[in-house]
Amino acid sequence: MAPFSTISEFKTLLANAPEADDDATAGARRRNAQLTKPPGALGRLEELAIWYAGWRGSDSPAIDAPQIVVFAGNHGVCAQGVSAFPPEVTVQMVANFEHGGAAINQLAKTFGATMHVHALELDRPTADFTQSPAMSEAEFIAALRTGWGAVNPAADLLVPGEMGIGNTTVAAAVGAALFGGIGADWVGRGTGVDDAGLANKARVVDAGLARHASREPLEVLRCLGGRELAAMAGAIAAARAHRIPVILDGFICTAAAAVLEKTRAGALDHCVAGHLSAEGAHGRMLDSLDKVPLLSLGLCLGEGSGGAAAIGVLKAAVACHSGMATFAEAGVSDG
Ligand SMILES: O=C(O)c1ccc[n+]([C@@H]2O[C@H](COP(=O)([O-])O)[C@@H](O)[C@H]2O)c1
Ligand SMILES: Cc1cc2nc[nH]c2cc1C
Repeated sequence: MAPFSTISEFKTLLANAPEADDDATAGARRRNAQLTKPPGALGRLEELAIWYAGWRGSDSPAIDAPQIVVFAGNHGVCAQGVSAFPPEVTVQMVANFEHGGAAINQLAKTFGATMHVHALELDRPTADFTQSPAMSEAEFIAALRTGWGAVNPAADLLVPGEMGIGNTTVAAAVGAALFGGIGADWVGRGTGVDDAGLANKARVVDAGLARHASREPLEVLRCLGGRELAAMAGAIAAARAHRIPVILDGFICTAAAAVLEKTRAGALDHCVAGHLSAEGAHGRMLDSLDKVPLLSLGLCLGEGSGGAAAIGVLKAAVACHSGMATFAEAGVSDG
């Protein structure tokens, strides 16, 4: 399914990834200037619609087939006591997703998106990154390939989500390795650890940073990341290959995405940040990626929930852009 079976082939795909269609972008910009509103009156919705139009290659696109994919993984680093919840919650929540009982199921329904969950070897957690690399190269490639293969080429919007007890520690380690700083700069409360838990998370991240010297981004993801992060990275790369725009979710999703941007500048040009997570370091990570979140609702759930909530904003932008009358069509005098 996935057109790569080595890291170097994956890097080649990133290097050769398609760009937005300049003609469609220019056409959408011209159309936007003719719509029945004062110039700029739809604010950021206007830029969003033009961005979306460029990636879809149409000056008046529609969003008819949004896809949400939730990847679930378990983490050896949970042995270090980094979460307020036990690791078995990951598989329990996968069952909840499959039965339609989670927040993301309701958001998918609300915004007319399909939702699938991919559980990634939950009974075989990654290795504890304070002791050894989280994944072997084969495990890492398998997770990247699962993510790539999960994307429906016929989708017109992708929201990657995740579920994985312990993965805020993992994302903090990836963030620190990619962007610099120490554990304390990148850890947050996750599912609700107390002050001692927060200090422990910082210590665990520092131990991971000390053990794994490589700062090569894909090596950072293999050694300090997790299967669901690798799968999200694979899915975001696949979306780019299919010219499917992506709405990023919170801290963990953004950490996975950041690996791609650090591997190849511009790799996230087809992505918009759905929201600002309550996880403290998310804002800094988004700033480093030059991404301004669409929403800021204090969410720290994961599952793709913040990205899914932002589907409504993007749908609104595209509906206005493609559905509004022009001044000429409506017989309204322009300024
Ligand atoms: O997306 C976020 O920004 C986010 C922030 C805090 C927690 N989470 C979710 O909570 C879980 C990880 O929290 P923790 O405390 O176990 O590291 C994982 O399943 C994530 O989906 C997600
Ligand atoms: C209950 C629960 C639901 C979640 N969804 C995403 N991460 C989660 C973590 C917990 C603990």
